[in-house]
Amino acid sequence: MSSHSSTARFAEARRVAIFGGTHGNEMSGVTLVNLWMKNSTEIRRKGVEVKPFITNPKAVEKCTRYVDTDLNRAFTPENLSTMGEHDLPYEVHRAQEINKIFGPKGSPEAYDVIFDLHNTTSNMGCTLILESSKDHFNLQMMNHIQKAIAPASCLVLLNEHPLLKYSTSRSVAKHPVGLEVGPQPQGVLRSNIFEAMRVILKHALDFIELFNEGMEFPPCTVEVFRVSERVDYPRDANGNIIAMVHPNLQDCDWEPLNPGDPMFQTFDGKTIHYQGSGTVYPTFINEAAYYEKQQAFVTTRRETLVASALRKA
Ligand SMILES: CC(=O)N[C@@H](CC(=O)O)C(=O)O
Ligand SMILES: [Zn+2]
Repeated sequence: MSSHSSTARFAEARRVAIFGGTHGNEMSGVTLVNLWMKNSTEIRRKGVEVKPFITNPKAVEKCTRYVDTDLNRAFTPENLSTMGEHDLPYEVHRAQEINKIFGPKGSPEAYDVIFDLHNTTSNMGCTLILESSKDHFNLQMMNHIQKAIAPASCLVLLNEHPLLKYSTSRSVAKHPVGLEVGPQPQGVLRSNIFEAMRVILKHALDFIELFNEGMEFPPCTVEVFRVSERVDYPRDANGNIIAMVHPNLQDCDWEPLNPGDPMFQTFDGKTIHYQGSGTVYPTFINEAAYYEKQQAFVTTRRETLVASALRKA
């Protein structure tokens, strides 16, 4: 094996989309995208087409996460290839339309970058979500954003778990980037969360412009939190929840959780402790949308990835 570092080369990123309303009750993305569809001055960059797009207009209209099924789980090969336009769930049909406009997923014609804007009820702060540890373009983008917003911070959640990874709207692009900012209740706009999201996007678009202009990005390291396990609420035999997130864990996204630490509190006041084998970093703690997904939080492990030097081809 050769050990010399090489430069990753990608074509210019000419087509970029910003998705809002993949979940119709996550108001920062919905509001920003609607704003930018009216006036795109802020998202315009030299040599790039930046398209703001509401992905689930029916869910936005109803201010609900989805109408028939979760759009951010719908971009499976089966869904994208199935026929029978009329009896399909709304979001499956919509996924096919989105795949036609911004994809096809996995093809050379697909959009270069899709930013998908989400809010969480969890106390996660600014989080960028990646789906691959091998996408050096995205890793360099993470590094650029983190340096640009310092001393504010923005963590990177990496979901390439074989079972817990899902088929997102942004996965249609060559370089998918999720942006998750919280805490913000569903259907609510908070100015701090809105502005934080806006700033991240500004730096992300700046990165693309610099890359297209031919800037060379030296090798760097990126700290990521890799999705490890899903943890459900304790339940009775009928599937009813019998405990809440423990007060010591509530709002403590990204803080270390060690074996023996309090994790849940039953309705009669008993503490349930974390039984894992080592330190994990929980996130999406008590996310409202995840009750239906039987998930109280997800555990992650910290890891440092190396991004190779990057320059346009
Ligand atoms: C709270 C929420 O909707 N989170 C997103 C995370 C992501 O975009 O990967 C989701 O579950 O689809
Ligand atoms: Zn969402």
